[in-house]
Amino acid sequence: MAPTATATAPTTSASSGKNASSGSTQQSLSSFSDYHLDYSLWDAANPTSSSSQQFVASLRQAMVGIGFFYLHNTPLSEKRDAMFSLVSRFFALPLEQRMTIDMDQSRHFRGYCKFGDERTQSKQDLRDQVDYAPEVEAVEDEGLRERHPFLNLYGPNQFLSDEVCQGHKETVLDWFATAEEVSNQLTRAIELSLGVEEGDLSQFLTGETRMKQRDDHELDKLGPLPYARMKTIRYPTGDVVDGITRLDSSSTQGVGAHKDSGWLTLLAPSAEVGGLEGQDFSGEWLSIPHVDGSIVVNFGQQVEFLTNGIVQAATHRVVSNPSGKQDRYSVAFFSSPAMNTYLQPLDSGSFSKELVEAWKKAEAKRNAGEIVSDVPKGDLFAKADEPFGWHD
Ligand SMILES: O=C(O)CCC(=O)C(=O)O
Ligand SMILES: [Fe+2]
Repeated sequence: MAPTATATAPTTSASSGKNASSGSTQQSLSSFSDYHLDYSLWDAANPTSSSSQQFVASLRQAMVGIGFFYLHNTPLSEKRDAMFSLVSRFFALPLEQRMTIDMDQSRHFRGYCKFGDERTQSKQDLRDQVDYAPEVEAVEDEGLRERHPFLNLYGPNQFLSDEVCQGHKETVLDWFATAEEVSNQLTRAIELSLGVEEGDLSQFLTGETRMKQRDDHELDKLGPLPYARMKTIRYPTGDVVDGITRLDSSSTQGVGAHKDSGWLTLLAPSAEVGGLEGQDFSGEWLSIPHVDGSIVVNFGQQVEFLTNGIVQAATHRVVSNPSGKQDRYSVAFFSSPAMNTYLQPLDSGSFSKELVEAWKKAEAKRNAGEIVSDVPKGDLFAKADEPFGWHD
């Protein structure tokens, strides 16, 4: 019988987080064993095997933590060298060549976004990047796109030719598909950790079951519209980047404090240059360096929403060092609810006894259950009466 859980979302207060530069030595997430998970334990063909259950138990522990964990032994690790070779070759190209796939020419929001064009919390982010999403055909029906503007997100990516940047399309699409599969497997493992039925959570990711709730038959005809995004990112050094002068030469904001808006983020951070930081529940910023053989995973805001705050979306940022010796690169894959799905939080009453106990223990360790975060709570939660794609 399902235990009765009374777990509800803890309160969150926004405050200016404490910083390592204020004196104390910065702690590293890599030093906490609870935040290291071994994906090779997960047997996709047999989620109830003892090895899979071991994985599920370690995931449950991470799920009541600060929203980040290291995931060791995924198939992404063996693709890492090819991916980082591609990323450094891409950003070494002259700006004019990178601009041939400028995002401004894609109504699907794919392609290159040059240095300084992006902002977080109204401040310039010191990075440039390429955005990708599923390689699909565009929706041509203009009326349908007007009724459901999120359909503009569907379409092809922009890639450089092999002559200009060898393996661009192949390497990115291979990483994308592999990351998507890991995200799907993790979602199944999260269902087991929560103790809910198979599909209770993944239905929002696949869009299989929740789309036929409104009366636009043309939209229904498109079927489920799963979605994900991926970015290859550079945090460059130097006062002038591609001829663009930094607005604020003293700024170190690679990307400002934020919570990812979607489902799970699978991140491959630079091995050479640090800068990724996650905020713990007391507001302290921890460094999250790359650990060989792993990727970094964090929970996005829709997982927090669907689990009633049992799982917290990770507050994080990248601190840049413009006067450093080397540019920093990272590769981020963001899984997302399907665009035409309607999100509806799970019933906390159906969560497993183990999960509720783990959550209560974790909560008791916090300062009176209160979570300090530099980002307001739920600033990107989807609305219940709109399909996910509508939310901005
Ligand atoms: O570059 C990184 O390490 C993190 C990037 C990130 O948090 C984001 O793009 O949402
Ligand atoms: Fe992020």
